[in-house]
Amino acid sequence: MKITGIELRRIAMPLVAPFRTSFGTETRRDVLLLRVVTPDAEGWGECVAMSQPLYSSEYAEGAADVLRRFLIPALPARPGPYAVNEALRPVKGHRMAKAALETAVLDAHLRAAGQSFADFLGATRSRVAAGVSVGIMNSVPELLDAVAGYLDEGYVRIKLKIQPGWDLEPVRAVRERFGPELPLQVDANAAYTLADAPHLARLDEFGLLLIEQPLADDDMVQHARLAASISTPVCLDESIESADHAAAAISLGACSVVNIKPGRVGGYLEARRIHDLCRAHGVTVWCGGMLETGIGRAANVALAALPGFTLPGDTSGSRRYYSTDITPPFELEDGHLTVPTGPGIGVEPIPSLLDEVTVATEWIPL
Ligand SMILES: CC(=O)N[C@@H](Cc1ccc2ccccc2c1)C(=O)O
Ligand SMILES: [Mg+2]
Repeated sequence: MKITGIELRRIAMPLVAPFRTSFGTETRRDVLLLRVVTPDAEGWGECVAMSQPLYSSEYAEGAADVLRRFLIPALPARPGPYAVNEALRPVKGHRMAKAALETAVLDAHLRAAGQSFADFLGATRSRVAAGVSVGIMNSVPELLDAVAGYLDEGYVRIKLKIQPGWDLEPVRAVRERFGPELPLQVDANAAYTLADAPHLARLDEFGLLLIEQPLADDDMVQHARLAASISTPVCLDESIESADHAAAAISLGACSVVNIKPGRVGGYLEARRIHDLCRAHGVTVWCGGMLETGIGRAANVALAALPGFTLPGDTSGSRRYYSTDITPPFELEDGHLTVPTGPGIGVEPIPSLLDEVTVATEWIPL
């Protein structure tokens, strides 16, 4: 499939409410979208990098630059879906940029072939359970109101962002208000150190599903030490950037759960490799989120329908983040999102809505 050219598009999406984590507060999502144009079909890919390198080292402008200078020029003229990763291998890192390019090429290929992402990846379900990530709030009452609202919407799992000074009290309050049965987990985004182990062990009384990335974003050894000293299962997010990382984490005992984010690991093919590896080792996986628009959300929902994704993911409805998504919105139905069945990712941006949020476009002919 010959690529005619690739469009880099920057869009700015206001968030319905500020989203606060241990690394900062976001009020708007600056997204880099890729559109791969071929004679047979167009494919879309969403780069999940934030506008600033706060979650990981990548950021949207940097991703656009590495795509423009190195990744797009490295593509063969007629790249098959499995050829992209190989062609980009000489470039070190930049996994979110690589993921966006691989996904857009894959989407074009699948649309031309009339095959859905879900079918291509090996999904076994037609809908996936939706969890929700709840930010750090100004007060416990405000947090409880937000959690009540999400439960009213039907979310089947609550994840609370935590950091030193906002951890035991909010978790205890949620447990006391919503009961011991509520599927509940926490995400520290690397806010703690091993010295906090005794403090983190105090979360054990709350019966959490997991504690996500409590320690440094590039660590496995200290997470293994922590995992041996607390009973709450440790889940890694930022630390796992490839199947090799997942294998190392499992062999070190650094985690018993993995949050799989296709953008973080370089694409959906690597994400499936991590799923397969974890499944072989009895390690639970779930699909994480990076506040994707409907473009990235569609592909994530297809991935989350693979058999090893046995915990609800951060595959929330569009309205969790955006009042108006650039695609037809993903809406919760009985706490689940329906897996798109159309060719490719199965959704397209609505041109008028896309234009409204577009900040810049750049056409790169091949
Ligand atoms: C849903 C969730 O908690 N996602 C990330 C953190 C995160 C938080 C805020 C973000 C803002 C802009 C772009 C990406 C972002 C990712 C996580 O699991 O660690
Ligand atoms: Mg996380």
